[in-house]
Amino acid sequence: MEFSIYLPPQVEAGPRPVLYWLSGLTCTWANFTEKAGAQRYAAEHGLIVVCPDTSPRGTDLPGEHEAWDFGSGAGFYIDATVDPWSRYYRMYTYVTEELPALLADAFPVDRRREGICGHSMGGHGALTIAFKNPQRFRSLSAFAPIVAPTHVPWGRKAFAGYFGAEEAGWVAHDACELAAASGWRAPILVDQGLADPFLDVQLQPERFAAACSTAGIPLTLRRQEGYDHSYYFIATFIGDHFTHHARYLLGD
Ligand SMILES: N[C@@H](CCC(=O)N[C@@H](CSC=O)C(=O)NCC(=O)O)C(=O)O
Repeated sequence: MEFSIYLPPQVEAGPRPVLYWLSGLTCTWANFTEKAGAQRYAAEHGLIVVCPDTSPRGTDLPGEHEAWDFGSGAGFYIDATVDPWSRYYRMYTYVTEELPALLADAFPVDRRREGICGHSMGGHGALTIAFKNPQRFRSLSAFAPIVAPTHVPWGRKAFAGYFGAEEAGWVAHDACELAAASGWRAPILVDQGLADPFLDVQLQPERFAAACSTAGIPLTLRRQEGYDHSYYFIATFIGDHFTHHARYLLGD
């Protein structure tokens, strides 16, 4: 597995806050790094940006490379519990423990100031990781996130494969189900394109709006007319997300 890291000029003066970007299905670290145009905003705010891969690599499990929404490129940021996936597909532990420890050893990251952001499957990852670690992450945003994986085809396929058919345990990895008990209180920014072909079947942001409302979590859900699911959409609004994260990462 590979990741990318952007170091802003401000690291010359000492450790800087870190923003994790979690990408979506089919991606590697490269998609956001090369297409989002985020480096100028990271430099402006003095944020380190880390882009992990979306699944383990170098494995060849049965069926691992046959579909674009399961297996390689589709790790869903969870720790699988079903063999053989549970031996390698531990993306939650990778993103929350293994990678941050590696970064702390090698780069000037301020581990007291961590934010998380993502797209689609990576939006699901960002929301669920933040909700599971509300004392750790200071800022949270997403583009077109999968918010209710226990209800939509992408999530149901992945969870059945990684966790098995018993659905009771799935809810512990569903942002809408986690919201109320999470204790998350910082404002969340979500952008959703209204021309996104996955909007009605896979994304259903209205479910997240309802969950945040019930939980008392401040959510700004921006429905962007004419925008699809692509990195053109992300590149258009990524500056607003960096402003959002900087507001919470740069304070004391
Ligand atoms: N199989 C199609 C569509 C794949 C796709 O749209 N992937 C999105 C994420 S979808 C949810 O997690 C993506 O970010 N693609 C990479 C990109 O650079 O656009 C296909 O392969 O086109």
